[in-house]
Amino acid sequence: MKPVRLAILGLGTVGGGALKLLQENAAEIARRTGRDIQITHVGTRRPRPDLNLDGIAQSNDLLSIVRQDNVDIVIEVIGGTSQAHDVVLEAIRHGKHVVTANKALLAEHGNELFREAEQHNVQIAFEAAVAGGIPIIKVMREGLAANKIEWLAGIINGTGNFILTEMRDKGRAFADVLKEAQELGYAEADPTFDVEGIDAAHKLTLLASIAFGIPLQFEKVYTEGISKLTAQDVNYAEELGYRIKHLGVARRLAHGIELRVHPTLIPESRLIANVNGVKNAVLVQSNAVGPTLYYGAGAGAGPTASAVVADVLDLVRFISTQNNASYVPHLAFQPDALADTPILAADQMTTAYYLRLDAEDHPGVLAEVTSILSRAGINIDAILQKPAQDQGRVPVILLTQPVLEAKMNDAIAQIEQLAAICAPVVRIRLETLDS
Ligand SMILES: NC(=O)c1ccc[n+]([C@@H]2O[C@H](COP(=O)([O-])OP(=O)(O)OC[C@H]3O[C@@H](n4cnc5c(N)ncnc54)[C@H](O)[C@@H]3O)[C@@H](O)[C@H]2O)c1
Ligand SMILES: N[C@@H](CCO)C(=O)O
Ligand code: NA
Repeated sequence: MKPVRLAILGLGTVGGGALKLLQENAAEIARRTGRDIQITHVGTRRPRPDLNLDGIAQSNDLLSIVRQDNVDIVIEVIGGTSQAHDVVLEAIRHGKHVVTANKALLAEHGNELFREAEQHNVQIAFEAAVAGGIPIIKVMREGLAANKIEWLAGIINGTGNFILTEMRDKGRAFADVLKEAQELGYAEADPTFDVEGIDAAHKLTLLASIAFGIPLQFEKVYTEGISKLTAQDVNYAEELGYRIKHLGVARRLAHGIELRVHPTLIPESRLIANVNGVKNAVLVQSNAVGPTLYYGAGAGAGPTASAVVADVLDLVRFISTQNNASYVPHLAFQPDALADTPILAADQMTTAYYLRLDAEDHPGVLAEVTSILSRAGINIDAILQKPAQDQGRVPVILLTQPVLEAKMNDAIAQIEQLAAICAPVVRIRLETLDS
């Protein structure tokens, strides 16, 4: 049989990593697929003398590459949503299968691209787009296919988790750790995507669709990043027995679906609370198997290449059998069976909260605060009052039970009106992640 031919578009962290891995593990890969794999083209703007590109055509004309006859699979690892969109669409229209690590592209244009791929009988594989080297897409699309998935919660941005870990464990400054994450190849081209939760929201969009069988709806994800977290809140959370992690949460409720990305207090005894550095983890609650947890490197050349190359192998098998009917649909459910379940607005979501109040130190303040919460029907789980600080002001920390966000917004507005409350209330969501 003739070899399966690949074009790799973009020779950065992921593209370079995928090329090296395909070359290094070629013999082992051939034993798995029974087919030779040949890289015929790379799309690159710069020479990469550190890579072995012998016999591979190099060009920066990506559209021309994807139109070539001697290309069966296009690996898109240039990133972004503009040129990547045009190139992937062109590849599909020329009958090429696509492997991509680009969660931004799929979260924002996946509905269109998957539809187009289905019309042209080609596949778009995207394991590398979520949680790097963890095979979470395979797990959700195939391994858990017998289940009704109830919710999932994940640490799905490696850069963010690396920053939070280094700041907590070593007291390093935010900007300094971010710079290191960039040097290590973890960060997005625009690192605000990592620190403001946008990258996690892209990934959550994909996970939610393959969990619940809904169209991709990135614009409806409630998104908060880690840039406003303070060491003070991390420390108070720890005193109360919690770790703060940046989580993506997708939860199916009777009246709609919660899609949210935000810093979250998690009980320190949970495995996921102890996932550190560039590692990611995804906890999935399903109705037959119960909770399952997936852990591994969420970013970096090797782990991401592992996912890209695994997708290539899947597509090689697909090409070898040409059995379209046996392939799992892009979003795991039949395209005509996607549900139009509403995505809940932020104020219709329900979570527990950590609240930090900056209060004047005199009798009765706490009573006023607790009476506002009690009138709103919000139960308090724990209170921590710290010794007076500057100008006699005391930090008061409250942990609440789960409450509708609209109610919490109302209660916080009333608390902020109190004369003895000196600054806006800090709020961080809390998840016990009970199954
Ligand atoms: N780095 C990671 O750990 C990681 C993990 C998972 C997914 N991803 C995703 O993978 C994709 C690539 O990320 P990366 O970290 O490898 O980025 P990168 O910046 O290291 O690599 C992108 C490469 O593409 C090249 N490129 C861009 N436009 C081009 C063009 N028109 N022609 C030729 N070359 C072009 C750039 O010059 C660069 O070398 C992104 O979508 C990213 O979100 C990255
Ligand atoms: N910038 C991303 C890359 C992996 O998707 C992260 O740090 O998780
Ligand atoms: Na993955």
